[in-house]
Amino acid sequence: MIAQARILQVLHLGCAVATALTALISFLVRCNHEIGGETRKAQSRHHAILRRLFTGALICCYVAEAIILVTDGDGSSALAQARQFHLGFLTLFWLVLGFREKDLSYEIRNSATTTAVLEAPIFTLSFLQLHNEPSQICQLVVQACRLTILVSIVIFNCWTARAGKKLNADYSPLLTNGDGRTEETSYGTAPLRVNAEAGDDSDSDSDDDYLDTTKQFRAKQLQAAGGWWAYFKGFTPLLPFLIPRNDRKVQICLLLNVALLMVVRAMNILIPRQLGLVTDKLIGGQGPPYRELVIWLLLDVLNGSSGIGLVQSLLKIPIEQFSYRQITNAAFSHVMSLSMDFHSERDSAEVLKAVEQGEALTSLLETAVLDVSPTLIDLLVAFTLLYWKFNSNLTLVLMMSTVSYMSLEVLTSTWNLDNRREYTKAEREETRVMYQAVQGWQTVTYFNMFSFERNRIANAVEDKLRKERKWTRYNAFISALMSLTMPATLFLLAFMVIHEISQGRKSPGDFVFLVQYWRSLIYPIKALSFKYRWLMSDMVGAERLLELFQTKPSIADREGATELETIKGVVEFKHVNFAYDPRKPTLKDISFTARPGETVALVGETGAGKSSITKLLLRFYDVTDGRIEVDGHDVRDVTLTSLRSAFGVVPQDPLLFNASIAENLRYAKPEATDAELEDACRAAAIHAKILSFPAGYATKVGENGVKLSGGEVQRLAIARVFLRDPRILILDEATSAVDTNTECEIQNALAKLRAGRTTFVIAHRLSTIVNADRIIVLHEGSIVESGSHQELIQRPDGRYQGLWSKQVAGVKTGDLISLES
Ligand SMILES: Nc1ncnc2c1ncn2[C@@H]1O[C@H](COP(=O)(O)OP(=O)(O)OP(=O)(O)O)[C@@H](O)[C@H]1O
Repeated sequence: MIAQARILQVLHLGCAVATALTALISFLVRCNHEIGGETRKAQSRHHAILRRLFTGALICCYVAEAIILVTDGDGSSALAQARQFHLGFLTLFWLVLGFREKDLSYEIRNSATTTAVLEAPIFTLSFLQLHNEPSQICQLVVQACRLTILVSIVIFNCWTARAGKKLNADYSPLLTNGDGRTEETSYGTAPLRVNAEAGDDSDSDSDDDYLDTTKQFRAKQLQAAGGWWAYFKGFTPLLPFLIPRNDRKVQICLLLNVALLMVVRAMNILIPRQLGLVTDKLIGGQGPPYRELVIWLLLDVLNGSSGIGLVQSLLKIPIEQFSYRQITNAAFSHVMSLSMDFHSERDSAEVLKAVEQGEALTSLLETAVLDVSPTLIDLLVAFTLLYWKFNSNLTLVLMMSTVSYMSLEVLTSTWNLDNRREYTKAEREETRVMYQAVQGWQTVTYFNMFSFERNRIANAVEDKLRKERKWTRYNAFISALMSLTMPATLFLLAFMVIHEISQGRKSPGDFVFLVQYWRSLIYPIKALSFKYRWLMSDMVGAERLLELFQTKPSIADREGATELETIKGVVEFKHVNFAYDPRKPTLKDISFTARPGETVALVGETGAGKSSITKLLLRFYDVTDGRIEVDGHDVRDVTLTSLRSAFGVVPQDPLLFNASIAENLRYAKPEATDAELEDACRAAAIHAKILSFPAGYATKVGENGVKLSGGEVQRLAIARVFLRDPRILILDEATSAVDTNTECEIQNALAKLRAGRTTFVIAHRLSTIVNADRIIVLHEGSIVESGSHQELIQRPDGRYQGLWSKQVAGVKTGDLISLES
């Protein structure tokens, strides 16, 4: 019997709390649907009247049972108190929820379901305890009616929701496809690609576009997949970097930290209890409570930053570092794995800043495991303790204030999210402007644009500060608003305990306990709301990183791609068509074969498509149509690594790292010996020059090789290719920056290097390719002529012949164009 009464008591309390929580969660979910662009459906008058009728009937049932309870006379037992709480709370609850103008059918349906589920066992247990007393029979009848009404409310709201959905489907928005799905199927996937396909040539890499795109993504995502839950779920790709699945050390630190959290929880109760004991002993005149005071001191010190707090801080270090390491390494690898279309569209400074901003998420694991879950436990303990030590009214006050505090926090944080997003964007812009100016220092100097750049940076800094101020100011107001609720709650609780003491039901020690315990009680509530606010900010910061993670490389290894083993070097283009933009073809029906050891020169006016052919060879892009084969393997069927290691490239503008000459050379072959480096440099006609530098091979080349001349940079790039010793060479204007003598030396060296290797040469100066086995002349993306130098210059009115004549004429008129002797 006592057990049944206990269960009933728990059910009564649980029913009220669970209903309130369900309503709160449903409200938040709905709220965020609205932020995501979904509006609450207008409710018909007919439905609104019915809804109010149902609610009215339900409230009548609660009031009726409350009257029965009061007339019954047994108001002091724990069960009666729990019933009072249940009935009082739910009457208020349904009054607030059921008569609002706003359509709250979603919240009502969910809350009614929870209430019905918990009231059903209350009814069953009450029925089992039936003694044929009139009050009991009345109570059961009322409870049965209430259950019926609750079930009707659920059914009614389900039906109205379905009717609403049908209406929505009939008027599906333009954003959605016929089947109701939005056009973007996944959050953050290559928006540029979508735009390109849609024929939209807007410059999507601008930050304004980003902000709009992110907002649109968020809105569509929220609309398509179910509110903030979908938004949070969108971050799941980042979870593997935050969860230490295989890291034993981090797992152990996490476990120990959780265990210590439990100890702290126990301490949070023991310390105020100890102070309560001290007070009671003092008031009770049982002598000075020195022993109790010393125990309190020990407990307090043990619980503070010099005890458990210190161990916790030390244990947190590996946890924080784990996430940072994971996210940073993964973001770097991912960005580096993205294809050329991504890198040519995006600003590198902005991408780096996005990675940096995303690192804020590294505290997610710590926040979730070590902050949020323990504070939830703290709250549950607090509710139980207050109920056990005082009474249900105190618990109710605490619950209500927690719920209001958290609801307020969630809503106010949401208001500030866009400000945070603006601030994050301004931060990236500031980095971008600064990076551009520093990187382009030479250009800035040539044009004497220092004051222009200073203004630009000053504007970017000011803009960032303005947005930061707005966000921080809002945050301060939110905190102020939140802080108001807490003293009010303490006042109410203290008021109620004092009342209990004045009635002789509680001792002054209980008051001391409450005041002391308040510290430990307020902390989890405040921490929870604070963490929530920062978590939301961190997630906004990480949106761009998430977008990066979700951008898949457009060029990647196909499943089952094979390794390109040792190759002979046959390269074949078969009816290749290619376009960077579908509206403008770049290469049209390109077909040719380069046999091992052959040198194929690509010639044509600027923009004809020469470099594009080499980019396709290296698979920076995939052909739109046709195929490219290396030794009979389609380049799309072999791994990117093995394909690219078959090539050696001397680009138009070689990039050197700000390191020594030797280090730059070893980039091509890390294990190369000094002798190998020297051989390669001799072959590239740069060895003697390097030895003439004071530091020789240890000379630092400066950023992008600014401390070297153009010809030296180019010869170092050639030396790197010698070191790499590839089967296929791509020389893009490889000798454009050298004088005639050096050019001759390089040409001789290249002739040696070319032996037995397939070589593609792109040259504007035709003198450098007169010995090529085949010259392919391109015009507007098509091959217009092909043959040897001799064959081509003999074609009257041929395009090559025309180019050749112009260059020869250029030399005759004193132009700097050089011809091979
Ligand atoms: N990443 C890109 N995105 C869009 N269009 C591009 C891109 N790269 C090149 N193009 C365009 O493709 C065409 C061919 O360019 P490509 O660089 O292949 O010409 P090229 O013959 O090598 O010219 P140059 O001799 O001046 O280097 C040009 O019209 C160019 O504007």
